[in-house]
Amino acid sequence: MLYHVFMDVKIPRDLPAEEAAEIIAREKAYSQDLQRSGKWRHIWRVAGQYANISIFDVRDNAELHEILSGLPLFPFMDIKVTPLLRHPSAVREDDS
Ligand SMILES: O=C(O)CC1=CCC(=O)O1
Repeated sequence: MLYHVFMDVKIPRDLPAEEAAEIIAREKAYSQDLQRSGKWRHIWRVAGQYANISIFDVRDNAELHEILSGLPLFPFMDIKVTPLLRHPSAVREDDS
């Protein structure tokens, strides 16, 4: 199943810079592993915001929840999930 996921990052201002940098480095490694596996298909920065829009291709809601709740930045993000399905007018075969 495909999911559109909006992640809005809100790191507290009083989090020590070294701790924040360590969490961000772990987040990058975690996300790049999932991108290489094909489960995290796309990640885009939202211009002008500390936020991203991502597309996940996972088995079901439970797998998506497991992935998102394992994000090192999970405690510091607001996340909105939109499940996607193939549009009946889509012409591209890879739009599913
Ligand atoms: O910077 C972000 O948008 C948060 C994030 C998610 C995966 C990643 O590497 O950074």
